[in-house]
Amino acid sequence: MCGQVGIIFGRKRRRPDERDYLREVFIRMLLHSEERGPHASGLAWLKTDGSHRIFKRPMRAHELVYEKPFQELLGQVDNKTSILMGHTRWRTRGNEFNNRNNHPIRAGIVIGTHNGTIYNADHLFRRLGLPRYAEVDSELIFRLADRFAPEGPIDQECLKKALALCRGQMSAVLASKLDPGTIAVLKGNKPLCLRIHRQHRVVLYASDDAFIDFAVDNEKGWRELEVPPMTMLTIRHEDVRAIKNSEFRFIPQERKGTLPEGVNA
Ligand SMILES: NC(=O)CC[C@H](N)C(=O)O
Repeated sequence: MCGQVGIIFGRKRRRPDERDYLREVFIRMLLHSEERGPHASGLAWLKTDGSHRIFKRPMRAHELVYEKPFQELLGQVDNKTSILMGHTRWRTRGNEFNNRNNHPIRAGIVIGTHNGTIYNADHLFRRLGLPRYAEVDSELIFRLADRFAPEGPIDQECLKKALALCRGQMSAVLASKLDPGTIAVLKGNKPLCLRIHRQHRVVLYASDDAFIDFAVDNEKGWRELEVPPMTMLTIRHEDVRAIKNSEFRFIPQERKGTLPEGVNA
Protein backbone atom coordinates (compact mmCIF):
# COMPACT_ATOMS: atom_id res chain seq x y z
CA MET A 1 0.00 0.00 0.00
CA CYS A 2 0.92 3.64 0.43
CA GLY A 3 -1.34 6.60 0.82
CA GLN A 4 -1.52 9.62 -1.44
CA VAL A 5 -3.52 12.66 -0.39
CA GLY A 6 -3.53 16.21 -1.59
CA ILE A 7 -5.21 19.41 -2.64
CA ILE A 8 -5.01 20.86 -6.13
CA PHE A 9 -5.79 24.56 -5.82
CA GLY A 10 -7.58 26.51 -8.49
CA ARG A 11 -6.95 30.23 -8.82
CA LYS A 12 -8.86 32.11 -6.16
CA ARG A 13 -8.23 34.81 -3.58
CA ARG A 14 -8.94 32.81 -0.47
CA ARG A 15 -9.33 34.49 2.83
CA PRO A 16 -7.18 33.26 5.72
CA ASP A 17 -10.05 31.32 7.30
CA GLU A 18 -10.66 29.36 4.10
CA ARG A 19 -6.95 28.62 3.78
CA ASP A 20 -6.87 27.43 7.38
CA TYR A 21 -9.84 25.21 6.75
CA LEU A 22 -8.20 23.61 3.70
CA ARG A 23 -4.98 23.04 5.66
CA GLU A 24 -7.04 21.26 8.27
CA VAL A 25 -8.65 19.11 5.59
CA PHE A 26 -5.19 18.17 4.34
CA ILE A 27 -3.93 17.22 7.81
CA ARG A 28 -6.98 15.08 8.45
CA MET A 29 -6.55 13.22 5.16
CA LEU A 30 -2.85 12.67 5.85
CA LEU A 31 -3.44 11.38 9.37
CA HIS A 32 -6.12 9.04 8.18
CA SER A 33 -3.93 7.68 5.45
CA GLU A 34 -1.28 6.63 7.96
CA GLU A 35 -2.93 3.20 8.01
CA ARG A 36 -1.80 2.76 4.39
CA GLY A 37 1.82 3.60 5.12
CA PRO A 38 3.54 3.59 8.51
CA HIS A 39 7.20 3.62 7.41
CA ALA A 40 7.52 7.25 6.33
CA SER A 41 5.43 10.30 5.55
CA GLY A 42 5.90 13.59 3.82
CA LEU A 43 4.40 16.59 2.13
CA ALA A 44 5.30 19.17 -0.49
CA TRP A 45 3.88 22.29 -2.01
CA LEU A 46 4.44 23.85 -5.40
CA LYS A 47 3.64 27.47 -6.22
CA THR A 48 2.82 29.24 -9.47
CA ASP A 49 6.23 30.95 -9.45
CA GLY A 50 7.89 27.51 -9.60
CA SER A 51 9.08 27.49 -6.00
CA HIS A 52 8.63 24.31 -4.01
CA ARG A 53 9.30 22.80 -0.60
CA ILE A 54 9.39 19.19 0.54
CA PHE A 55 9.49 17.79 4.05
CA LYS A 56 9.56 14.04 4.64
CA ARG A 57 10.87 11.74 7.33
CA PRO A 58 10.90 8.03 8.18
CA MET A 59 8.11 8.46 10.72
CA ARG A 60 4.38 8.01 10.97
CA ALA A 61 2.10 10.84 9.91
CA HIS A 62 0.95 11.20 13.51
CA GLU A 63 4.51 12.09 14.45
CA LEU A 64 5.33 14.12 11.36
CA VAL A 65 2.56 16.64 11.97
CA TYR A 66 4.24 17.71 15.22
CA GLU A 67 7.55 18.48 13.51
CA LYS A 68 8.31 22.18 13.19
CA PRO A 69 9.14 22.06 9.45
CA PHE A 70 5.78 20.40 8.82
CA GLN A 71 3.93 23.28 10.41
CA GLU A 72 6.15 25.86 8.70
CA LEU A 73 5.61 24.32 5.33
CA LEU A 74 1.88 24.13 5.81
CA GLY A 75 1.84 27.73 7.02
CA GLN A 76 3.41 28.82 3.74
CA VAL A 77 0.48 27.56 1.69
CA ASP A 78 -1.00 30.69 0.11
CA ASN A 79 -3.04 31.82 -2.87
CA LYS A 80 -0.12 31.07 -5.20
CA THR A 81 0.03 27.41 -4.20
CA SER A 82 -1.02 25.12 -7.04
CA ILE A 83 -0.70 21.81 -5.18
CA LEU A 84 -0.19 20.54 -1.67
CA MET A 85 0.72 16.86 -1.85
CA GLY A 86 1.10 14.33 0.93
CA HIS A 87 2.22 10.72 1.15
CA THR A 88 2.33 7.95 3.72
CA ARG A 89 4.76 5.24 2.72
CA TRP A 90 4.61 1.49 2.97
CA ARG A 91 8.12 0.77 1.79
CA THR A 92 8.47 -1.75 -1.01
CA ARG A 93 11.83 -0.82 -2.47
CA GLY A 94 14.53 1.27 -0.75
CA ASN A 95 15.09 1.72 2.96
CA GLU A 96 13.09 4.55 4.54
CA PHE A 97 16.12 5.64 6.60
CA ASN A 98 17.62 6.91 3.38
CA ASN A 99 15.25 9.88 3.18
CA ARG A 100 15.67 10.09 -0.60
CA ASN A 101 13.55 6.97 -0.88
CA ASN A 102 10.58 8.63 0.79
CA HIS A 103 7.92 10.68 -0.96
CA PRO A 104 7.25 13.31 -2.26
CA ILE A 105 10.17 12.76 -4.63
CA ARG A 106 11.88 15.42 -6.71
CA ALA A 107 13.59 14.34 -9.90
CA GLY A 108 15.08 17.32 -11.72
CA ILE A 109 12.20 19.74 -12.21
CA VAL A 110 9.47 17.21 -11.43
CA ILE A 111 7.87 16.57 -8.02
CA GLY A 112 5.44 13.81 -7.22
CA THR A 113 4.16 10.90 -5.19
CA HIS A 114 3.45 7.31 -6.18
CA ASN A 115 1.46 4.39 -4.88
CA GLY A 116 2.47 0.99 -6.23
CA THR A 117 5.61 -0.78 -7.28
CA ILE A 118 7.34 -0.79 -10.66
CA TYR A 119 8.90 -4.24 -10.76
CA ASN A 120 11.14 -3.59 -13.77
CA ALA A 121 12.38 -0.18 -12.56
CA ASP A 122 16.05 -1.24 -12.28
CA HIS A 123 15.99 -2.54 -15.82
CA LEU A 124 14.30 0.60 -17.19
CA PHE A 125 16.66 2.97 -15.39
CA ARG A 126 19.56 1.21 -17.11
CA ARG A 127 17.92 0.75 -20.47
CA LEU A 128 16.80 4.37 -20.73
CA GLY A 129 20.01 5.75 -19.21
CA LEU A 130 18.19 7.73 -16.51
CA PRO A 131 20.01 9.30 -13.57
CA ARG A 132 19.13 7.73 -10.23
CA TYR A 133 19.56 9.28 -6.77
CA ALA A 134 17.52 6.89 -4.66
CA GLU A 135 16.82 3.16 -4.54
CA VAL A 136 13.05 3.49 -4.59
CA ASP A 137 11.37 2.28 -7.79
CA SER A 138 9.03 5.29 -7.84
CA GLU A 139 11.86 7.63 -8.83
CA LEU A 140 11.59 6.13 -12.32
CA ILE A 141 8.21 7.75 -12.99
CA PHE A 142 9.46 11.20 -12.05
CA ARG A 143 12.76 10.80 -13.93
CA LEU A 144 10.79 9.88 -17.03
CA ALA A 145 8.55 12.92 -16.62
CA ASP A 146 11.63 15.09 -16.08
CA ARG A 147 13.25 13.76 -19.22
CA PHE A 148 10.15 14.64 -21.20
CA ALA A 149 9.91 18.18 -19.83
CA PRO A 150 12.95 19.82 -21.43
CA GLU A 151 11.25 23.19 -21.71
CA GLY A 152 9.04 23.07 -18.63
CA PRO A 153 5.74 21.41 -19.46
CA ILE A 154 5.78 17.61 -19.34
CA ASP A 155 5.22 16.17 -22.81
CA GLN A 156 2.43 13.81 -21.86
CA GLU A 157 2.46 11.82 -25.08
CA CYS A 158 6.16 11.01 -24.68
CA LEU A 159 5.64 10.23 -21.01
CA LYS A 160 2.81 7.87 -21.87
CA LYS A 161 4.98 6.00 -24.37
CA ALA A 162 7.62 5.50 -21.69
CA LEU A 163 5.12 4.53 -18.99
CA ALA A 164 3.87 1.79 -21.31
CA LEU A 165 7.18 0.01 -20.63
CA CYS A 166 6.57 -0.12 -16.87
CA ARG A 167 5.40 -3.32 -15.24
CA GLY A 168 3.66 -3.35 -11.89
CA GLN A 169 1.29 -1.04 -10.07
CA MET A 170 0.92 2.67 -10.29
CA SER A 171 -1.17 5.64 -9.35
CA ALA A 172 0.77 8.87 -9.11
CA VAL A 173 0.46 12.64 -8.91
CA LEU A 174 3.12 14.91 -10.40
CA ALA A 175 3.95 18.36 -11.68
CA SER A 176 6.84 20.26 -13.23
CA LYS A 177 8.39 23.21 -11.40
CA LEU A 178 8.61 24.97 -14.75
CA ASP A 179 4.91 24.46 -15.46
CA PRO A 180 3.58 24.56 -11.91
CA GLY A 181 0.01 25.37 -12.85
CA THR A 182 -0.47 22.00 -14.53
CA ILE A 183 -0.94 18.93 -12.37
CA ALA A 184 -0.93 15.41 -13.84
CA VAL A 185 -2.89 12.78 -11.97
CA LEU A 186 -2.25 9.23 -13.12
CA LYS A 187 -4.94 6.91 -11.91
CA GLY A 188 -3.65 3.48 -12.85
CA ASN A 189 -4.37 0.22 -11.05
CA LYS A 190 -4.14 1.60 -7.51
CA PRO A 191 -7.06 3.39 -5.87
CA LEU A 192 -7.27 7.15 -6.16
CA CYS A 193 -10.43 9.12 -5.39
CA LEU A 194 -11.04 12.71 -6.38
CA ARG A 195 -13.56 15.30 -5.27
CA ILE A 196 -14.14 18.83 -6.48
CA HIS A 197 -15.67 21.85 -4.74
CA ARG A 198 -16.81 24.71 -6.94
CA GLN A 199 -16.79 27.45 -4.33
CA HIS A 200 -13.47 26.47 -2.80
CA ARG A 201 -12.13 25.88 -6.32
CA VAL A 202 -10.08 22.91 -5.26
CA VAL A 203 -9.81 19.24 -6.11
CA LEU A 204 -9.04 16.85 -3.26
CA TYR A 205 -7.54 13.46 -3.87
CA ALA A 206 -6.90 10.50 -1.60
CA SER A 207 -6.20 6.79 -1.92
CA ASP A 208 -9.43 6.04 -0.08
CA ASP A 209 -12.80 7.77 -0.29
CA ALA A 210 -13.18 7.39 3.47
CA PHE A 211 -10.21 9.71 4.07
CA ILE A 212 -11.97 12.50 2.17
CA ASP A 213 -15.28 11.81 3.90
CA PHE A 214 -13.59 12.07 7.23
CA ALA A 215 -11.73 15.24 6.27
CA VAL A 216 -14.66 17.22 4.85
CA ASP A 217 -17.07 16.00 7.50
CA ASN A 218 -20.40 16.46 5.68
CA GLU A 219 -19.57 19.91 4.30
CA LYS A 220 -21.88 20.57 1.37
CA GLY A 221 -20.71 21.16 -2.19
CA TRP A 222 -18.21 18.32 -2.65
CA ARG A 223 -18.77 16.34 -5.81
CA GLU A 224 -17.06 13.10 -6.71
CA LEU A 225 -15.08 12.99 -9.95
CA GLU A 226 -15.62 9.59 -11.45
CA VAL A 227 -12.40 8.50 -13.04
CA PRO A 228 -11.89 5.03 -14.50
CA PRO A 229 -8.58 3.20 -13.94
CA MET A 230 -5.80 3.87 -16.46
CA THR A 231 -6.70 7.53 -16.88
CA MET A 232 -4.34 10.47 -16.96
CA LEU A 233 -6.01 13.66 -15.76
CA THR A 234 -4.65 17.13 -16.36
CA ILE A 235 -5.89 19.64 -13.82
CA ARG A 236 -4.97 23.31 -14.14
CA HIS A 237 -4.60 25.99 -11.52
CA GLU A 238 -6.24 28.48 -13.93
CA ASP A 239 -9.51 26.58 -13.77
CA VAL A 240 -9.79 23.34 -11.81
CA ARG A 241 -13.12 22.56 -13.44
CA ALA A 242 -11.68 22.28 -16.96
CA ILE A 243 -10.18 18.83 -16.47
CA LYS A 244 -8.72 16.94 -19.41
CA ASN A 245 -8.50 13.21 -19.39
CA SER A 246 -6.94 10.59 -21.60
CA GLU A 247 -6.04 6.96 -21.36
CA PHE A 248 -2.58 5.72 -20.45
CA ARG A 249 -1.14 2.23 -20.22
CA PHE A 250 1.48 0.12 -18.61
CA ILE A 251 1.78 -3.60 -17.89
CA PRO A 252 -0.28 -4.29 -14.78
CA GLN A 253 1.16 -6.92 -12.46
CA GLU A 254 -0.25 -7.68 -9.05
CA ARG A 255 2.64 -9.34 -7.30
CA LYS A 256 6.35 -9.60 -7.64
CA GLY A 257 7.48 -12.68 -9.51
CA THR A 258 4.12 -13.47 -11.14
CA LEU A 259 4.24 -12.15 -14.66
CA PRO A 260 0.94 -11.26 -16.29
CA GLU A 261 -0.15 -13.45 -19.17
CA GLY A 262 1.61 -12.81 -22.44
CA VAL A 263 4.53 -10.89 -20.92
CA ASN A 264 8.07 -12.14 -21.32
CA ALA A 265 10.58 -11.12 -18.69
N1 LIG B 1 3.51 0.79 -1.14
C1 LIG B 1 3.74 1.67 -2.05
O1 LIG B 1 2.87 2.10 -2.78
C2 LIG B 1 5.18 2.03 -2.13
C3 LIG B 1 5.60 3.00 -3.21
C4 LIG B 1 7.04 2.77 -3.60
N2 LIG B 1 7.20 1.53 -4.30
C5 LIG B 1 7.90 2.83 -2.37
O2 LIG B 1 8.49 1.87 -1.97
O3 LIG B 1 7.97 3.90 -1.79
